[in-house]
Amino acid sequence: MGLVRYSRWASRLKTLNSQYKPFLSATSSFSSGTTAGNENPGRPGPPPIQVALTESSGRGVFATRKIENGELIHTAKPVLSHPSLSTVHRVCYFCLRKLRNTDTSQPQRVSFCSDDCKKQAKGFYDVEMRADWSVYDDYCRSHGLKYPLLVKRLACMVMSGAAPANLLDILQPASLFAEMISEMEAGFGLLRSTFRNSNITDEQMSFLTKQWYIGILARIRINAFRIELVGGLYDDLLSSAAASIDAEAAVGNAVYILPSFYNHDCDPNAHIIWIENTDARLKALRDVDAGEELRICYIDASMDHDARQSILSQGFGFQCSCLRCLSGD
Ligand SMILES: C[S@@+](CC[C@H](N)C(=O)[O-])C[C@H]1O[C@@H](n2cnc3c(N)ncnc32)[C@H](O)[C@@H]1O
Repeated sequence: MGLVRYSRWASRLKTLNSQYKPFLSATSSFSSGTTAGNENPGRPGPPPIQVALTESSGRGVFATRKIENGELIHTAKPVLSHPSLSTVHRVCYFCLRKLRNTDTSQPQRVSFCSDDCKKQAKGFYDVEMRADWSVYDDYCRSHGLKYPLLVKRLACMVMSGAAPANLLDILQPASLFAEMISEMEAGFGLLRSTFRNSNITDEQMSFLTKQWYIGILARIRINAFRIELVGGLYDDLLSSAAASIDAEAAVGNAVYILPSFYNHDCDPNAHIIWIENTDARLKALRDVDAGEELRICYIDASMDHDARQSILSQGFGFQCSCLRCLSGD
């Protein structure tokens, strides 16, 4: 496949980086999984990948050299994350690491696993603490919605100057149906009224338009990752086994920039995993040749053909035509 370098992507990322260096260097960096061939082993080299246009799936991620089965391709930190409402008092409010000791005397308070997470959370937490989120959280809980929590966090980050309002513009937005938009409008109204009731001024909220809110949700919808930790506390082994039966294994959701460019395949050659917090690892599932596209599986690959097609079409808006789907498996 002839690769077209996606230079618009690269220059956009460069602009974001130079405009917003402190934020990007703190929370959105990626690093190579290997130092092989790197003249300075103290500093990881760039990951062995490039983002380029595919023939039929928009942008995708391609190997720039042979990558071996099991190799760590790169790591990534989220630009945005939020715990699930059901786990919010059991995980770090910043990195979603499971907490060893939860403060049962103050069940309403959120906690951080370290001073570093507490410091990084200042980018949203100082603004968030000024408002009463009970109505907004109830709206999310009663409608089974998780993504408005990510929008709320991004809005707080923008207000405190920790992120630009266009942080997610680089990501592909989902196509939305009319009924999705009207549900989003309800969330938008609640978010604005929550901020207004906490004396946030119209000037501070100037970016928070209906169009912004819907645009962010449209991007989060197809780019957010559901975070399931595979490591963590030894004591959690049994509870996570029980949780996966209850479909409660996720500790939250997060948005990354580079991992969002990976396209889907029902028989993927790469996967993304989280060991103990939102730090993501992209790993090869088999040997990958230089120039080959790296694809991850967005869904549970054990589902049958029709179930996979239906989820991908309703959730992500595309018909999967990977080799596995074409073979009818
Ligand atoms: C997370 S984004 C992946 C990056 C995206 N291609 C881009 O240009 O930003 C997911 C979107 O990519 C496209 N996509 C991903 N995998 C695909 C596939 N197997 N077939 C067709 N389109 C795919 C769909 O438009 C999907 O909604």
